[in-house]
Amino acid sequence: MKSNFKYDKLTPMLKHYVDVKNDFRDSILLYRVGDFYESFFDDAIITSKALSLTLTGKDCGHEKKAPMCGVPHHVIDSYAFKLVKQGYKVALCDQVEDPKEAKGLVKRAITRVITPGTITDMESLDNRENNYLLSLFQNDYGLSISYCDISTGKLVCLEIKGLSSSLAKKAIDQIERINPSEILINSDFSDNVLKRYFNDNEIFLNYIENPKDYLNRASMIKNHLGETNFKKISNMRLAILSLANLIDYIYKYHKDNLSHINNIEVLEINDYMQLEANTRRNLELHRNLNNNTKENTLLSILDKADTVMGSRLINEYLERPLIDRDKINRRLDIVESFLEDRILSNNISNILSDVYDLERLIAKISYKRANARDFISIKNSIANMPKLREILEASESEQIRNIALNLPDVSDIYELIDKAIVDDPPLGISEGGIIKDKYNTELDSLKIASKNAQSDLILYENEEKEKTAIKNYKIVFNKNNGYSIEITKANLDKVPKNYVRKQTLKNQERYTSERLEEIANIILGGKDKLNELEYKIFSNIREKILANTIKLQALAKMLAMIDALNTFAKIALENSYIRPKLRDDNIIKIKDGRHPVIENNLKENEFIPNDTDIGSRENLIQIITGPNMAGKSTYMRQMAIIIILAQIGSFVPARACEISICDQVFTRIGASDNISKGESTFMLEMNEVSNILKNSTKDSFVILDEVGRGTSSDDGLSIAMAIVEYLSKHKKVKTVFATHFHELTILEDELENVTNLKIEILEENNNLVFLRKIKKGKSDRSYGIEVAKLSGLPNEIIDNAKIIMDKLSTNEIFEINKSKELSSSIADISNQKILAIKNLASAVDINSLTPIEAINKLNDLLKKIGEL
Ligand SMILES: Nc1ncnc2c1ncn2[C@@H]1O[C@H](COP(=O)(O)OP(=O)(O)OP(=O)(O)O)[C@@H](O)[C@H]1O
Repeated sequence: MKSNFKYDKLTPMLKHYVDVKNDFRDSILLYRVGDFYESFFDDAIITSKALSLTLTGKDCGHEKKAPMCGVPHHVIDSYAFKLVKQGYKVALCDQVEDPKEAKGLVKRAITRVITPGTITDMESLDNRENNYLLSLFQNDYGLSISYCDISTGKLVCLEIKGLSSSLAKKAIDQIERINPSEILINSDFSDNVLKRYFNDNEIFLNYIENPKDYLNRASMIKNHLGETNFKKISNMRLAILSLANLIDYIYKYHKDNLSHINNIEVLEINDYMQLEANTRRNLELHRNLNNNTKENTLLSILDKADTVMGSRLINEYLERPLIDRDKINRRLDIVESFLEDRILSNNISNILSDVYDLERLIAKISYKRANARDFISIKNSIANMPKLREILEASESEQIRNIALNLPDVSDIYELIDKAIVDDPPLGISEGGIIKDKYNTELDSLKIASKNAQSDLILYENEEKEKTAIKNYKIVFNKNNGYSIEITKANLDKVPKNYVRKQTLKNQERYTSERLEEIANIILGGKDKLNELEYKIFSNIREKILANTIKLQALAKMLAMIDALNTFAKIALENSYIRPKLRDDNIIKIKDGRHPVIENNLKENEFIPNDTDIGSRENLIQIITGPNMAGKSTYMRQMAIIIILAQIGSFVPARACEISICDQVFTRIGASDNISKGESTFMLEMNEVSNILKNSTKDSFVILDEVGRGTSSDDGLSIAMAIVEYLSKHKKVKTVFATHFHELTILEDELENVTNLKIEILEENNNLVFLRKIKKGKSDRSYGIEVAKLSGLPNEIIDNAKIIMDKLSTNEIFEINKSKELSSSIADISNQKILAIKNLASAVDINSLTPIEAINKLNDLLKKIGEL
């Protein structure tokens, strides 16, 4: 399209547009013109389609107009977000000098490039989740990840060590935890596993040219984040490289002030429970397996925080369960104190529900996109801090009182905003109406002068009305023409000579006079001055608030912590959770444990609780048998979830619970195909099991659900047995193994640490009743056919299946019919059915039947014959 327009013939502005676009070819360029961001040429066509906006044209020096599409500047963030959601990068080219002072074309430059990871618009982002931009650096020496949520300022760095063969997998686990919206990766990375992962998952990727100059990279980090921050990572060479790419990308594309990004958190991944990506998915911690949303996940149970900051922290807790006993107990102590003091907990809840998203508000102030309403939100959020401090100080718990001691004092910020900003300011920041009276004397005198001029105007209007004797004489204001005297055509003969005509309208004429000009100049000039001064004062207040960034961020962090732990207390109360005790002998004992999500979907008392006792020498590996649908998977998942809940510092759904801290939880559940990755269901299953066997330790907890079912029964059973033997003899890791291979239960007698468990059912009048109770012992069979019957499979299939099963159990089907096709076996079965009908018919005693009974019997027989 652009090639149809010769560059030399373009107007200067469009030449500049094309020049800028050449530097940002991969982005949609939106170019500030007056109150609009405009796109031209091909970008205009894309923008108009993507945003359903009208495509117009602009004179461009050619006969034909250049395609043009515009977006009002005040809604640019939401439109840019829509484009980014559709996979585009958006470059904003702003006016970087005051148009009034510009000589020739107003100077413009790219101020922001918006991508999924750099969105900062509060309205567009999900406020209960972080929005991370992640940078991954990989070379022959290892791998590091740095990630940042620009909208809150959170910045984290980590290095992944270990065997090079396992690095990529560990990186993927971290990526899945962090759940970034965009990834930066050095363009010369060579890991095939990562390459495949990026290909298979729709990730917004940016390849970053690998800069060779290491020292330069390090000093760039120092420049942006300071010496103290740099010291935290000075001996982490790989982390420096991923962080440098991240910082470079952020600052290159965000010309704003980013003073809210001021702290590097160095994360040691081994300080947290290891939870692999597939385990997180299987346990449905953040997303469900059904439609990948938050619905029916553990997070949905926990995410009841009063503030969005609390929500994000709960998310983070769930991403990284703790393994440090003291840290876990510290969280649990606070939860317990809140739970014991209901008045305190309710008061905290009430206060916090009036707190806005301080983290994102501070960020917004830092990149200068906050308005006066945001200041009021900050003021209202901190208005209740003295009350919060007071109630925390009054607590009986020393830990809670310590929280009060550590709450930063932000009363000066409250006072500043309260003194300076009106309670209900406008959205805009350049049209005045923001600053309170008595805050600034210069502003006050300007306001008085402007008010006086307004009175002069009214006075002048009244005097002139009287003098001219024009009844409907009036002075009007209009944005383009300023103040004018409006006189209807019928009164034109009464217009004084000193009036100068300004404009002719259909029924009236507009005039001005020397005196009116004088007054108007004071009003309008005063208004401009007023607005300018208000803006200056507003900017000054913004700087003062910014100077308190660290204090406000510390407050936000503490409020998030109080909120998260108070939420745990509220959930514990509502759902009858109890405090888990921590022990260190590898044993886990749970009395009446429940699955928090499934229980939540059932009516009260419908969920059947079950006990757990695992980890002792004779009770390390548990083989669970029981019918389909009995509740085996639920039971195993509930154990893992209770462990995770305990280690994030939450109370747990049980009547009593003692946990030995687990370093890792592994799950091998379900048979999700992975054909696109070149792996069959069985291959995937074996890969996962082999990973568990390699990486689990005696402190881990392992769930294996029906391992071995992906191949023939003989192969599957043999593999399952060998796995249990290996776990029992070599790994000695707490394992629960649910299976339909009942032969596995013989291992209880052969291996000292294996125990059998079963889930009981009742068979009543040919129907199954699920009791959902776990007991010691083994189940005799799987009742698959009975469960299939419950699913509504046609009776014919169910009956046939029963007959086939009888034959299978005696091996008849193979022995009698070795030479026959399966279809003739089925024919055999039909013959048996005919025999059954014959038997039924011959059992009828005609003499004892009433006519009605005879008809019914005949009906039954005909029905059975019809089923043949
Ligand atoms: N303890 C329980 N109390 C009440 N309902 C339960 C309980 N456990 C399981 N259920 C219900 O039974 C359903 C089936 O449970 P689950 O998937 O755990 O069975 P399963 O034994 O693993 O079956 P399969 O062998 O077919 O995989 C669950 O979705 C849940 O609705």
